[in-house]
Amino acid sequence: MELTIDHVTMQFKNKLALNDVSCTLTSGQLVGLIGPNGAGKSTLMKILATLQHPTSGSVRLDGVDIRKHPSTMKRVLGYMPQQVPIIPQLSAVEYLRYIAAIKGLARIQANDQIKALLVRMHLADAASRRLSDFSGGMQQRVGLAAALLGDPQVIIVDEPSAGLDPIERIMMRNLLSELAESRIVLLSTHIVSDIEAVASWLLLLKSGQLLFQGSAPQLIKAANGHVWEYVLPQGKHPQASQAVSEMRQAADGIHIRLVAPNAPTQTAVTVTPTLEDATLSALEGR
Ligand SMILES: Nc1ncnc2c1ncn2[C@@H]1O[C@H](COP(=O)(O)OP(=O)(O)OP(=O)(O)O)[C@@H](O)[C@H]1O
Repeated sequence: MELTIDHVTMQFKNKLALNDVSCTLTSGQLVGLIGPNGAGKSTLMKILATLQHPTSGSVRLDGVDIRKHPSTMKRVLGYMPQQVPIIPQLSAVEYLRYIAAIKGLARIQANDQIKALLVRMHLADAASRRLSDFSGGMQQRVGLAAALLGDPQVIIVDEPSAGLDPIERIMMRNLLSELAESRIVLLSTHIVSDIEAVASWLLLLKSGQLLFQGSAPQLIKAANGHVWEYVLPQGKHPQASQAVSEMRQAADGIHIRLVAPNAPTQTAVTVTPTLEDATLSALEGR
């Protein structure tokens, strides 16, 4: 499958949420959509999920315009919004049956899938408990199970690791990585380390603009020579305007790591960029 985002712009009253965004996603890719708060990630995802229409531009799934033919997308879509719309008085299994019915799954098929997904999400023991008693991370996992009902071929998940503990986050990203082997998986986050290990393709948004699309090594390569480390004597602080990616207290002073086009001090040495440094470098234009 191929999902083509073609010159998509989204203008809310006085806010340009997406500015002429174009890219193509294909099956077999886990695409990480990264960017700071307000970058336009959720807006782009809602447009792909046919919940919002762009002001201009189009989105095509295998050549079919999803605005003109939303059912083309809805038939194959698993979408998990940032706020999972749970129904607190239902148990996990009741909720998933309800979502399966909305998706038009046959009862036997639905029951089999629900059972497997609850095991996969480490929720089998909590299947009969009311969602109102679930922790944030458990509700998030129910939301992902709901999105995956019907075996969707296009999986769009908005900040899936919000509220998850470290073990759950690893479980979630391993699952999405596995699903991406034969599907389109788009996952948004502002936590770069969440996708570093799994994303084969990155989209970097800032203020509605697609600053970068490519692989993690390409983004890292672009930051080569722009990441510095130096030691500040105790009691001194880096300037607020500097793009500092790390500060670590040590016996000899504060170890500063920052992105900048040129050496910030005479003692600074260049170091190999991480994906987090490279993202900061692209976002700050340094
Ligand atoms: N319905 C709306 N009406 C007006 N402005 C909106 C609407 N939806 C989003 N925006 C604005 O568009 C911009 C992009 O918002 P969006 O929610 O897409 O960002 P995001 O990257 O998902 O942010 P976050 O990481 O905080 O969820 C923001 O400035 C937001 O306030």
